[in-house]
Amino acid sequence: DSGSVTASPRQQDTEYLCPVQIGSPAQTLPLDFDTGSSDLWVFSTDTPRSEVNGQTVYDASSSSSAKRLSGATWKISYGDGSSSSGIVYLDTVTVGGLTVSRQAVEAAKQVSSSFSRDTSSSGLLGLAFSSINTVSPNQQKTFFDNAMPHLDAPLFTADLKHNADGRYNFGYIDKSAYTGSISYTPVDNSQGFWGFTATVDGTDVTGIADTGTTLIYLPDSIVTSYYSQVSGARYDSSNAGYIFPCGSSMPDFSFNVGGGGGGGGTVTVPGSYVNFAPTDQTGQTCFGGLQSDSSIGISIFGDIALKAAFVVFDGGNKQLGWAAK
Ligand SMILES: Cc1c(C=O)c(-c2nnc3c4c(C[n+]5cc6c(C)n(C)c(C)c6c(Cl)n5)n(C)c(C)c4cnn23)c(C)n1C
Repeated sequence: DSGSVTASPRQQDTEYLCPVQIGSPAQTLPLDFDTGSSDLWVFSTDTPRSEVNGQTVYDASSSSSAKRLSGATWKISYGDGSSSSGIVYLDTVTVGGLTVSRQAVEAAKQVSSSFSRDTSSSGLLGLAFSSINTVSPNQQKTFFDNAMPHLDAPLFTADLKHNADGRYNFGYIDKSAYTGSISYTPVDNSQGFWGFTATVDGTDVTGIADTGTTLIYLPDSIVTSYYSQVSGARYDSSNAGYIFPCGSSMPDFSFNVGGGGGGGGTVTVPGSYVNFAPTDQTGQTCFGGLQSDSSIGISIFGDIALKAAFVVFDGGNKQLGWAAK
């Protein structure tokens, strides 16, 4: 089996949403595919009306294939402080033509305000490792874990784009989607994430490949030295990050993966991607797409980095592949 689904950017690439079919007859919900978490949760008819703000909701009662997973609950919180929780159904889930029957679909009974405000997203589809799924008392598998045994190859690829539709493919590598060769590097999934080590300016950086995080968060030393090249750039405590004049031309940001003998491959994030967004309506000052990881405790290669590459999430061989495009 295989699957292929479009990933559409929202709000200046802050997130990417994919249409997912749930239940019988199919209910299509736009979900944020997140390689940094492992719960598939949705706005539902169980979500209080006061917390639903235009989102499409899942109605288990109108799906003939839905079965309540009795006694199961879930509760999750994310790096930006957002959170959600609820109950669990098993139902049929289809992504880009790839179907998993009896997928745990986590229906929200509570969502925090940033989810209510995000009117275009009906929830998240976790693609990290099932070891960090939050369903209790019996942990549930991710869509990818359930699909893997049926896939032509035990992998999925992420091809996110700047201000344009990209694609997630499951079970195969589309050779027309990248240029040059794919450089592979081992994955450390001990924390449940797609952890890997890259080299930035000769310094090894261990972080995670996280499609659910908008920006790049790296060690202070690397971030400080990057912004030292931008006149007028400074750390601004009120914005809790590096800002600079919006007219600045930003240097490209490169990192190497799969260093080893063959020299590995270099991913180059265009400077224009690092000029993330204005901090206010005047458009004078802009917020950087590269920020420090010092308040996080882990380095994160988020969408700003991922959309500069074609990335292979290889669950069979526990490796990450990176290619230019
Ligand atoms: C340690 C960490 C993160 C780890 O992940 C993180 C982060 N970075 N983007 C996101 C997230 C997103 C992506 N996301 C970010 C957005 C921002 C910055 N803005 C202004 C909007 C409107 C956003 C939307 Cl709609 N979507 N989503 C949907 C969720 C649930 C996120 C959770 N955390 N998160 C932050 C800000 N930090 C400090």
